[in-house]
Amino acid sequence: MVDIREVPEADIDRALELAYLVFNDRPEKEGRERHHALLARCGRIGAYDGDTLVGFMAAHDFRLSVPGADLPCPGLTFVSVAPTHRRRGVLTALMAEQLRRATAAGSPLAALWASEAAIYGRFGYGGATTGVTVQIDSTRPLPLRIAPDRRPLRLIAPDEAQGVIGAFHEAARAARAGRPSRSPERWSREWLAEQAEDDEELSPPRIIVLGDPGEPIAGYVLYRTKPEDDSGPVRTPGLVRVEELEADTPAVAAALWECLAALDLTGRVTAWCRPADDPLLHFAADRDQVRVTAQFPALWLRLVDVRAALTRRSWAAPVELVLELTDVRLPANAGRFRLKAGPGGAAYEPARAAPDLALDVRELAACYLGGTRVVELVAAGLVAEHTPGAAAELDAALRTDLLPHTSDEF
Ligand SMILES: CC(=O)SCCNC(=O)CCNC(=O)[C@H](O)C(C)(C)COP(=O)(O)OP(=O)(O)OC[C@H]1O[C@@H](n2cnc3c(N)ncnc32)[C@H](O)[C@@H]1OP(=O)(O)O
Repeated sequence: MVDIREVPEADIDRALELAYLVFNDRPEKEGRERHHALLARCGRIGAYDGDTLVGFMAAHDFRLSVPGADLPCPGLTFVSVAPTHRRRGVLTALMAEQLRRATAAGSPLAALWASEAAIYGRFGYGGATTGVTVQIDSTRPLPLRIAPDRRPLRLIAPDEAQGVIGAFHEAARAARAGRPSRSPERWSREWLAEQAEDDEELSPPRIIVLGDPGEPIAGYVLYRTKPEDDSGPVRTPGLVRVEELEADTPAVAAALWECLAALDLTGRVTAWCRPADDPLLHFAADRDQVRVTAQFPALWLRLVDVRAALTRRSWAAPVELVLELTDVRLPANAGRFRLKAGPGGAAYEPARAAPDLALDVRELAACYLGGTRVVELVAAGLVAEHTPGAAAELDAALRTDLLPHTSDEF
């Protein structure tokens, strides 16, 4: 029988050993120190078999941008169960404790990035944002259907970058739902770290901003490069890996993409997680040159307190519906509720009337940020529509101008 309890700071190294074991990882000293410092700042839950740590989960103290608000949202990470204790309910017990803590702390949401998409639905998590991988063949110029912004481009040193792009990133976070807050530590230890965590061949981060001197910037790109490899039988051209690109206008985005595609001694640009509505996919003149090579659920979201989550976001259109909600992990969310929402605010109260829609909390989580349409889940047989048109009505109210998106993997 395992005991679920707080992992004291003195056990962080044991938690890391367990994580490296299950993730088949062996970081260098610097990486270990970075992980140690990260876990010291996180909430930590352990599963102990006697004195042995056999399960672990950490939670960042994040806020998440949702339509019209920024809500507390623990970000789960380092979820690890020892190979000797698999499939005996250890993760299930850690998740129950995490949900208990999030409820006690008044966090309406919780979020994570999944190592495998099959794991977290059973705990009420739904894929709430979509990422697409974009590959540009940059062995030739990038033709565009719009005129790029011709204001100057400027390189920024990584140690100055947070001061220059931090506020821009924060504004972009508010404009698109689904983005976790980024602490100064995460900026410096992850996004602006000299060494990319997943690939030691990549260059330090390069940051290019666009804007007139003395004026606020109008956009930025953060990227890393890898030199061409001609050691094998097939020459691999130099790579530009885009970590983040944010722009005020399509013309600014066009200038930044054009600049990336024109970097000397490189022949491919890869952006591993862009929004599905990235303007590049429309203004690129040759979509054979700019390809979407993958699409995946990125941020998984849990509505911990459904009422708080629904009443604290903004709504695009009026809606009044009775929802029949199931939630086996958090029964306080289950039951029949009337949602009455609109641009003026929202109410969500217990109801007796027949339901218009019946769904599980994981489906509501998938739709909450406006990234998945309820009508699609009706078509997939996952949501029951008892009143014709109810799903479309809820979609119109949940809708956001920009699709929710984040590439902030944690
Ligand atoms: C947010 C993050 O950190 S993502 C990282 C997740 N961690 C990893 O991938 C590291 C390697 N894997 C592990 O450490 C473990 O196998 C874990 C954490 C994925 C699962 O831990 P376990 O203690 O074995 O899970 P537990 O026994 O509670 O299983 C709960 C249910 O999930 C299912 N499940 C567990 N892992 C998986 C999986 N990888 N794929 C599909 N289903 C799974 C179980 O079959 C079980 O199903 P049931 O409720 O129908 O019986």
